[in-house]
Amino acid sequence: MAKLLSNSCSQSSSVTFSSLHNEKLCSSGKLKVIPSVSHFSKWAPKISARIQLRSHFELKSSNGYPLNAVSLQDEGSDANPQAEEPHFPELGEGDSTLSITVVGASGDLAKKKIFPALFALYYEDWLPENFVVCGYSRTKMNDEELRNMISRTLTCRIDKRENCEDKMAQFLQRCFYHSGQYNSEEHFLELDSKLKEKEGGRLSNRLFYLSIPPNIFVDVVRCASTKASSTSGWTRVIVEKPFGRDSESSNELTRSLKQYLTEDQIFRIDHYLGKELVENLSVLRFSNLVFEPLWSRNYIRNVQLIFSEDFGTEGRGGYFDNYGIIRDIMQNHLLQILALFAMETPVSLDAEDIRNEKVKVLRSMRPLQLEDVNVGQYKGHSKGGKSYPGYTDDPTVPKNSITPTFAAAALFINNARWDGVPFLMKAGKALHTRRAEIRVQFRHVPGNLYKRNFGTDLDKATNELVLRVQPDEAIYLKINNKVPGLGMRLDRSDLNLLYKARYPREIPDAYERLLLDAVEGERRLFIRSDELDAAWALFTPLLKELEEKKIAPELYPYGSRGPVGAHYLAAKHNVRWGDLAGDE
Ligand SMILES: NC(=O)C1=CN([C@@H]2O[C@H](COP(=O)(O)OP(=O)(O)OC[C@H]3O[C@@H](n4cnc5c(N)ncnc54)[C@H](OP(=O)(O)O)[C@@H]3O)[C@@H](O)[C@H]2O)C=CC1
Ligand SMILES: O=C1O[C@H](COP(=O)(O)O)[C@@H](O)[C@H](O)[C@H]1O
Repeated sequence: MAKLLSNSCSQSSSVTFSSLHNEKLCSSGKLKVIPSVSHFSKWAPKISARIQLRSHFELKSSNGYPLNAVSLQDEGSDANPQAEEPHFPELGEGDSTLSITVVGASGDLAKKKIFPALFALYYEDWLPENFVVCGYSRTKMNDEELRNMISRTLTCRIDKRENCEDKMAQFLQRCFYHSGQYNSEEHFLELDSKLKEKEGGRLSNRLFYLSIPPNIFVDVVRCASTKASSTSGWTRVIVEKPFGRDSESSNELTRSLKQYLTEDQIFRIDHYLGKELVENLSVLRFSNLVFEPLWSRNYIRNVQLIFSEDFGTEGRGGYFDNYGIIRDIMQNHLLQILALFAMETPVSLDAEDIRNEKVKVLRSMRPLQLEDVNVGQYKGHSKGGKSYPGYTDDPTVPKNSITPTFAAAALFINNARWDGVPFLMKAGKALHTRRAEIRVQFRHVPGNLYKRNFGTDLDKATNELVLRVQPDEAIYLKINNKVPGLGMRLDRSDLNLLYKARYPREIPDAYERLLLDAVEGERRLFIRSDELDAAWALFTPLLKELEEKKIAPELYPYGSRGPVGAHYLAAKHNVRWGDLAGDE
């Protein structure tokens, strides 16, 4: 029997609970033992009683389905933050503890992604039994105010609504807040004392998530590592992008971080690596005999990595203008997918084996040339009586900005497998649709017997494999097929694995997978410093040239399909964008 007590701040009586354990398969493939939900069954009534006082409001699952869950933020007169001390479970003798500190807790990413992901992990029993979450930022807040803030963005999965209210309340009890400056060792020392109090003298593991602007990364790492590291367990730091803005600044960041942390402690996050379909890319390739033999220049004509958003930089113009779409999306998210797509078979699924192969691919690539790039920027547009702002209409963006909000590029890998195959990337904001996908166009069938059934346009008969990362995750293969009937008419149809039909359950958010991996010390989906160097080496000369030559972006209307130049670029390499083919 394990013990569940109120925390040291409170005198409430203890309750006991059974310590049944579940076994779960981790994302790394390992089995792990997880405390059962029933641990909380005796604790829950107390929490339910607290939340009965609170009114209902509508929450949505991450699928957008409404949930009639209870919010702890909607408290009205019950909101006296000092009224009741939080109750933390007392930690079992000898147990280890996990403290997750979200630095920049008051910010957009923390609210939108990190706290909801932590709650989802808690809900699904992926977090260790003894954990606490601490928000840290400069904004003055107390624990209750942080909980109110967090509770606004917590959702339960549509298929897991049972005990949602209780679980939210239990999770929020584990969350507390410390306000401090990012460069103050004294404030981090205070944080350390608070964490120690919660950890109750047990072996402690500490995870810091830097959800802050990059100019304060190093200050925080210095203060956290010198004043708030764990003295008994591990300390890890998740660092958010941008990791510099070119090779030099990235090297400088790595050098500074490594003054305080070892490479093993640094978890550079690229949330696209946590997306379900990106994870599945290696499974598809290496566990199906039908794909891997085709995975080379012998059968693949081109590969397209496409990212588009149907909204602009609204609200993030200040950040975006200093980076642009090439740094924001291509140098990291799309290039990481490319590396996974094109790498050789790793020796094992071990993080270092996979990252070794990714680095090799990146280092085999030709640095980007100006003539292999097209850049664009969205302009204001009116449609159906509604007007959409141009990029430079954003008050935080200089009126004469030439920062690209769209880019298309052709990349090449100079190795035996991929020699001559164009890898086309396209990324843009304020386009006609939101999507992210990988498209693989295969070569024409040699001596195609059915050529005349397709007319002269052989491209229409090309097999194409599409991995739709979002929205509506799917893998489909365009094949040629006989239209049933007495004649001989062919058409192109899809072999379609639509996730929502095959796996009718909500897919975890990328941040859930990545946070869990960081907790488990699984580094496979995080970027190693040599990968980062190789990635910047490909893009830095191009970025410098674009900036030095002040290359003006081609304007495209908000909500359109992007600049025409992207088509010319593709045509130059004998490629047609698959997403604009009309039978997407
Ligand atoms: N938002 C998003 O969708 C994404 C964000 N990222 C990255 O994640 C990190 C956090 O992003 P986001 O939450 O949007 O960032 P925010 O701009 O919301 O900043 C987070 C917090 O940092 C503090 N802060 C902001 N500006 C400064 C400053 N100039 N000096 C000191 N502190 C400051 C604020 O907290 P306080 O004032 O309370 O201290 C703020 O709440 C960034 O590195 C960003 O590039 C990556 C992918 C997507
Ligand atoms: O890293 C970033 O990603 C988001 C897009 O992420 P998604 O998971 O919603 O597809 C993008 O909007 C942002 O500009 C960029 O910094």
